[in-house]
Amino acid sequence: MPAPTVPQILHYEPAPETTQTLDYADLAIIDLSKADTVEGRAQLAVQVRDAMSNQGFFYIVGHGYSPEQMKRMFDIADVPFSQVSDEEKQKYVAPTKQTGSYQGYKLRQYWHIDGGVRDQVENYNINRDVNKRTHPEALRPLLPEITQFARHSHQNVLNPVLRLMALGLELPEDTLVNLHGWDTRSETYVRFMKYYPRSAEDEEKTKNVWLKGHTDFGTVSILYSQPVAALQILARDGTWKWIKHIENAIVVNAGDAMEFLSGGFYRATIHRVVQPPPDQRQYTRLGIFYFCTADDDVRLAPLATSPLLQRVGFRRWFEKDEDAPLMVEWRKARTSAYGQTTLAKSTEEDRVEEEVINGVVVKHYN
Ligand SMILES: O=C(O)CCC(=O)C(=O)O
Ligand SMILES: [Fe+2]
Repeated sequence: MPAPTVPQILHYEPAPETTQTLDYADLAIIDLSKADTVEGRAQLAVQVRDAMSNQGFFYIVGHGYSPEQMKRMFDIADVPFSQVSDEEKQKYVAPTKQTGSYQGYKLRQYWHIDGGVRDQVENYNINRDVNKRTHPEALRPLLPEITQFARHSHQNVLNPVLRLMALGLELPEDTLVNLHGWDTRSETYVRFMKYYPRSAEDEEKTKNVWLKGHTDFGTVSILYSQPVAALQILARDGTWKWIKHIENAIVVNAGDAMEFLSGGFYRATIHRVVQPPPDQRQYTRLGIFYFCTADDDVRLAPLATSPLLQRVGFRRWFEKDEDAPLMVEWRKARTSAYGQTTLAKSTEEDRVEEEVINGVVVKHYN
């Protein structure tokens, strides 16, 4: 039998790596190829626990996708942006504000960044069940590969990370995996994201911030590393540190839902996107993500049976567990508000703006 062929598409050539020395965050590198044995998982669980309760970000290597497979995925990721006409894009815009669902395009200029400036980033979001919606024509022949990639992200990256995080809380290792089904209802999805260079005027008005400091609202965010430096995390000492590109690695961080479930133990670290260093400024920045939420019906109350949390103590955002929001409520409220609401200046912190969602104060950082 001849080898199965994949559809031919244009190659996306990413920017070369920056030659500039940046103030990088020093993050742990977790080798998932060691997660196959009980002892390996026990070791990695300690590393993940330290990383998640300190920086809140870490790298993954050894996830089982080759550099060639990742290159092909980046070529696929560019298709919804470069191979679909503006007119066709309009037909697939996500009904975000009306429904709180994020599936489809977010076109440029939808979010308000600062000082009247709107964003220059296009997203195309695809639920892991690619048949939930229809897609632009150019993407249709690529859906089998996108499904395969979503499955890989779920089974070979998300689930192993969730097992390590459960072990870190001294819970049965499938505790968090059981809240993140593949066939269940949730908005765990693949995102392709393309940032375009901005005008000097927009850069000035926003002080070079492309996406304001924020926490992600789901449980785990999986970000396939790409060469354009722009992502920064807010370190404990209050300074912004750059995330360094590692070829074929993945950057992982926790979101609000994980912070709620872990009673504040696994931190939803604030991060932002800024203008790249001068030698990368004329390039577009193409990203691939797997954004994960718990199943829609999961109540975001602390996993209080964790022996670790019982020892070290934990935070409750809601006095009674039944008052904590369901995952579906939290994600819809955060998604429809993002970049659309008028934020109030924080009364306590100068560079912070706030909004209240489901009774919880959500902060945005400048
Ligand atoms: O583009 C990036 O590197 C990060 C984007 C991000 O933080 C987000 O979309 O939530
Ligand atoms: Fe984010």
